[in-house]
Amino acid sequence: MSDTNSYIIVIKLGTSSLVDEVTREPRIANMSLIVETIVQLRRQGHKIVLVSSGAIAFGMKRVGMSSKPTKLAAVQGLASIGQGRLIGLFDDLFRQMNQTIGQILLTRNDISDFTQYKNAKNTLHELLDMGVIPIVNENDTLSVAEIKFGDNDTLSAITAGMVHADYLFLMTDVQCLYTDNPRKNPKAEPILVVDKVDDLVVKTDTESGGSQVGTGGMTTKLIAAGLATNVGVTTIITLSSQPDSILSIVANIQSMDRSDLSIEAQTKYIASEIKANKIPLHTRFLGLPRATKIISDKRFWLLHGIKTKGALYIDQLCYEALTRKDRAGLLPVGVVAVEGNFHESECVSINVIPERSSPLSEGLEVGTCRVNYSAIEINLIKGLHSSEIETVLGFADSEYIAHRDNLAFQPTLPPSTESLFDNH
Ligand SMILES: Nc1ncnc2c1ncn2[C@@H]1O[C@H](COP(=O)(O)OP(=O)(O)O)[C@@H](O)[C@H]1O
Ligand SMILES: N[C@@H](CCC(=O)OP(=O)(O)O)C(=O)O
Repeated sequence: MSDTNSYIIVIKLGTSSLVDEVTREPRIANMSLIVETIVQLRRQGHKIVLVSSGAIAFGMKRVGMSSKPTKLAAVQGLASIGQGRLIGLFDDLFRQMNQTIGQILLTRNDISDFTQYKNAKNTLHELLDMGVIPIVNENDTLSVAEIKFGDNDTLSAITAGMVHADYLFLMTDVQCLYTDNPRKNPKAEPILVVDKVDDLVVKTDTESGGSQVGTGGMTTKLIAAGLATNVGVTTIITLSSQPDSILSIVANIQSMDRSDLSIEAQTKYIASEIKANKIPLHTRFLGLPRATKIISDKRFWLLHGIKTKGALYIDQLCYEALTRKDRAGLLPVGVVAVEGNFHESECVSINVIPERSSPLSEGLEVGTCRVNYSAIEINLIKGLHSSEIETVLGFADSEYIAHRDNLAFQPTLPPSTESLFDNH
């Protein structure tokens, strides 16, 4: 988290903001405007991380390909051609304004270990402290399904969590989130303020994705907004062709005192500011209040840095023991069921069912843990006391399935004293 008047801002640019959807030519005027805005924000004392898509589209243009190939190696090759050209163009533009940039290409593999995650975080902070603009993209040339973030909306939200950003701007080719895809439904209504992403009822048109050149459409932006707001990062969807809107939106958010305003009152106020042309149309996803939003790096990494390889089911009583103040580690006796085929040291989701006899379909996913035993081993020892582990497995590396330091729960869950199932 940053000082009072200096913010850490992550700006995500989608492919549709960087290349023309029809000609696939770089949108140089748009990129120049974004560069100018970023330099202006830097000069105001803010720290900016740019998460930029575009490598594959730039590669396609270079080799004269009109549609994205289906063969993975071909996509990887195109990303290798395009990433150099993309970063080269950014460097040319930023250099005009005497601004240094740094390139960071990531796969999930690069942060699969907590020490590596902290290294990535330290590098980002070091670059920011040096006054550099880090430009992040997925390392598409090397990434395959198992180690992919998959889309840059998610990557930008993870980056925002990693650097403890204040704001995440998802800059795209529509002005905001609508009740339906505005390309298909002209009656779609803008949504100005979102308090809880999980409660949203909108159509995001997953089947046809979004623009011709983007990945994931609005669906991945909502996933990213949920992830970022859960760790306190206020997230904004707005039009990339008006990048200077970042300045007015940040100023507007700061001028509002949220504490005593209802969502309705905030929406009314924002609508009036938009109508008066003080700020452009955008969607604002509110971050959790300051008191609840700060989670440790380890917890964020467990929850969002690594892919889960399976699932453990526990009952409500075990969940209470794991989440109370002097919380315990997860013992074999608490585990009701195991799903997936994972190894020791891998991460799995934690799901709570009301009672041990409840069907697994009633399970609510509440967090992630890093396990000390494989799926096969946990299946053998689930429901047993730790003293029985050695007899059953022939060894007992730990009395816990997961040590408490390797357990992480979503920050939005009710306190452990309240039932998770009251509202379900
Ligand atoms: N409910 C919705 N509100 C706004 N846009 C939507 C919605 N559902 C789908 N979309 C589509 O999402 C697109 C933006 O996503 P995408 O093309 O992946 O952009 P980017 O390349 O910026 O990531 C829009 O052009 C729009 O057609
Ligand atoms: N990493 C890929 C972009 C992936 C992606 O999420 O694209 P987009 O939906 O345009 O932000 C690339 O550089 O081409």
